[in-house]
Amino acid sequence: MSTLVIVRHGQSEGNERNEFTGWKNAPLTNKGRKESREAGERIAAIGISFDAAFCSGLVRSIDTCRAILRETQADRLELSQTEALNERDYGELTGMNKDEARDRWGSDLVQEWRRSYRTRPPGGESISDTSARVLPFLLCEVIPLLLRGRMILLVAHGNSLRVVRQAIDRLTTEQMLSIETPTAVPTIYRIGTDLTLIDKCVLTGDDR
Ligand SMILES: O=C(O)[C@H](O)COP(=O)(O)O
Repeated sequence: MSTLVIVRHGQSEGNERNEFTGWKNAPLTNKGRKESREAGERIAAIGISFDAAFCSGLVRSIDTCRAILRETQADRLELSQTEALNERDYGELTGMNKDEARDRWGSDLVQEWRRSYRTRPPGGESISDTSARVLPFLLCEVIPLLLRGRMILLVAHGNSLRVVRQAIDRLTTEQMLSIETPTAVPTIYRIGTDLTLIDKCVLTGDDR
């Protein structure tokens, strides 16, 4: 049996300002750093010790991953950073306040850009584009470790994790588009070496 722990990064300055963050390299806020540490504490409390750790190339993901590895006594583990796990690129919306975007283009069009599968925001990626880079990464880098019974940490972003969760939870596209992953709340998947999902639990803190 293998273990895959997926975590969305802790709160970033972009999240705090309700901005489209995408590929903007927004750092964690103090709250984001605290909830990342607490996520690591909860993972450590159930005795998980990681064999591999993956994160995106964005600092909010890297720093969340490092905080979790510190709390689980795995801070010497080499981080595998990959742009394949980066948040979807929001193009011209990057850095724009979401309410301002709704005022400018209308709520319906902004929602279409945020939560449709194939529609791209101006100059950005669709969720389908994001899937086209996340899935090959999962197949080439993560699945081989799951087949060998490893304990894996994967820290990424709200939209790139949609693709990961669709693959692991076998979600339809509609289900995948509807999930919202809170910041720094670990989901623990126990997976058989035949890749069947054995069980899943979400480590929410008492106050979340
Ligand atoms: O990149 C961002 O702004 C967020 O992480 C995801 O934003 P969304 O939930 O509006 O897609």
